[in-house]
Amino acid sequence: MHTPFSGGVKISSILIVLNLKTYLEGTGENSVRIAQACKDVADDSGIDIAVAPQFCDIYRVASQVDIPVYSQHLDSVGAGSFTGHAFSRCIKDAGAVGTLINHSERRLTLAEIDASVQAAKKSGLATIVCTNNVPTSAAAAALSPDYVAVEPPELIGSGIPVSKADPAVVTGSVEAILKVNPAVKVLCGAGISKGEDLAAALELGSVGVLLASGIVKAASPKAALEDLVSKI
Ligand SMILES: O=C[C@H](O)COP(=O)(O)O
Repeated sequence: MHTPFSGGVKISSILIVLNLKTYLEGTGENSVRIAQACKDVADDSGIDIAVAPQFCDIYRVASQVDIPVYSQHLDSVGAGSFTGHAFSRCIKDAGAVGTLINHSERRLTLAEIDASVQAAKKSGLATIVCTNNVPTSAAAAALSPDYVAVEPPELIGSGIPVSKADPAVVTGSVEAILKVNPAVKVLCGAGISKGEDLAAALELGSVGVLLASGIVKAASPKAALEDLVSKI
């Protein structure tokens, strides 16, 4: 199941990235608990599952659970006179192996996305650039991240899977990215929660999914994760 490393970071044939957003209030132990559920399901299924907690929980999760941890955002600043930024070297030192960039809930300019991809690469972090449609997917691919994750914003948190509601944005992104930079892998997200959603996402040409609410807000995140991988 596992394929070789890219820039020091393992790139799997199928990847599930669980974004915890700010759903878990109060205690980092909740992030650890969900990360452990991801780890258990990854071990049982053989599918790589990564988790993207809040910045302040990266160290706690990475040091307590043997799972790939992604940052939810990263700024392109280097060491210096910058305040309130997510510095790539500190994110890496905290234990992250990669980062989301330009999530729909944390948009950047194209120039900032480019600079963030470069900063992440320089620090040895895998990069997932989020996009909202086919043209932005093509633009993101030109910046050579490891992954582009296409997510129609209107479906995020809706419970309506992109693989059913807007399959063309996934197939269109796959096709456009292949033309621009075939080395870039495609994830899709928004409304994904069930095994049939992941299976459909793979059939559309993506190599995995970026998801959040369907797992994090489930009564049993572990049971929801087990269902997610059940059709593979
Ligand atoms: O980062 C995750 C995406 O925004 C999808 O969120 P969702 O699974 O809650 O729709």
